Amino acid sequence: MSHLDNIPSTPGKHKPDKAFRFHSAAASSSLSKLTLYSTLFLSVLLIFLLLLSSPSSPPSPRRHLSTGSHHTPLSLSHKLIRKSARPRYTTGHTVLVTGAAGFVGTHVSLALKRRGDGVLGLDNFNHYYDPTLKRARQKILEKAGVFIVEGDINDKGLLQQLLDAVLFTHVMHLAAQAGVRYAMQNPGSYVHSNIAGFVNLLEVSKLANPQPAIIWASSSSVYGLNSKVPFSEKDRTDQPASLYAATKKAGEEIAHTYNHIYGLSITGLRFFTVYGPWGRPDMAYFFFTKDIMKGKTITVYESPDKGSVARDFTYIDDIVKGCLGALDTAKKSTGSGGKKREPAQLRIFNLGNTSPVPVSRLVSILEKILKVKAKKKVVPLPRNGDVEFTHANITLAMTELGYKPTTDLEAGLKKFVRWYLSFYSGSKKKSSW
Ligand SMILES: O=C(O)[C@H]1O[C@H](OP(=O)(O)OP(=O)(O)OC[C@H]2O[C@@H](n3ccc(=O)[nH]c3=O)[C@H](O)[C@@H]2O)[C@H](O)[C@@H](O)[C@H]1O
Repeated sequence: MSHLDNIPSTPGKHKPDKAFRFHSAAASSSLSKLTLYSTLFLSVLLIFLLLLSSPSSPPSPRRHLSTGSHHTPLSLSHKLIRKSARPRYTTGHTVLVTGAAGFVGTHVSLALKRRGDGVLGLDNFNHYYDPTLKRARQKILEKAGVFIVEGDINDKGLLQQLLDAVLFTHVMHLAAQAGVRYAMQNPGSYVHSNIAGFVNLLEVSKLANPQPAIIWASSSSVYGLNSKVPFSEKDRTDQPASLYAATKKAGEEIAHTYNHIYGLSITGLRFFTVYGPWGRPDMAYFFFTKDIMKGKTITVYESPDKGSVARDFTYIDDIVKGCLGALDTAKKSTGSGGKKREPAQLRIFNLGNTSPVPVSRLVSILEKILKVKAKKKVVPLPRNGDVEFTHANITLAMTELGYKPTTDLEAGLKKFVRWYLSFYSGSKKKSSW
């Protein structure tokens, strides 16, 4: 995978003029000649200075924009950015989607674009999981007219440049370091993306005029060791079981601060184990499929009482509807230029499926769809950040966002497996959306 930063606009190829010769020995060193030479010398000097200060001199770092797929000069990037972000209708939204090449980011970007909103993507295409999958998603987005700027949410200059170039009505912030168990291997990446990156985004957003409304991905993991089921937004979330959960919980508190001080309208969405076509290879349903097909043994966790660990698996299309519902009901931010005028909206919603399924059942559904018996090793749930179960109460999202999940795990996994087989069979053309 080549890392394709764009080329800065070519610096002006200024050749200094030949040295100006002054023949002092000339018998004809008349005053008029001296004046002529002096004038010419000064003119050349002036032109030289003008050229040095002209726009063709090397650009400042703030003018670099990477398109991710090819070298694109700045002027062209700006054109693509504006085109991508332009809504089809005057009533449409203008949305910056961070993490646009990610699983949820791609689905949400497409849904917004298809209904006529303007969408600009931002993604750093990191290598947490196979970036070729992210590039494949990017291609689908490009076909639909969604342009992805390649960059990191920690790059303040880049974010400022994007918010200067386009007046975004909303930011759908889905860029994050995901994965519960990986937090033990690489804790710094969680702090970098989920805390520092989020703060950076809010810092830039608070200064925008008008400020965009922010909708962002929190996580079911914030419920941590909470044992009151189903999990309600009112329940305690101060016992995270993983650093991932702790950074998402920190995000919720940070959101409160920026809402309180700067008037940013912020909506956090607690996603419950989202799965589906074009999903994340680091998630159990995804690598179980791969390993079952290869005849490799899968490790299935069980709780200390020998019960199965369970998840409120939520199908991607339902999550997308929840995200769009959150965006459509988000009120405007109330600040401008870093100053709050009046209290702004601050919300948090569970987006789950309300029917937890044991992991053992997930495995038997996959066995049925794949028509392959899994080789299983059942082990006690290790202390790796995983919690025993999740179960969402979605009453609030139903009432406020019109959220209503409709896909059960079996139906959703069928769609996932169909996509998986076509995507990895080499006939990538078939893996349509
Ligand atoms: O809702 C969330 O907020 C999170 O959802 C997702 O986390 P999880 O719910 O943990 O999903 P996932 O890893 O697929 O494990 C599923 C089940 O398989 C069990 N599991 C896992 C691995 C294994 O080898 N064996 C096993 O039994 C495991 O114990 C678990 O019970 C996102 O990854 C995360 O980014 C975040 O968004």
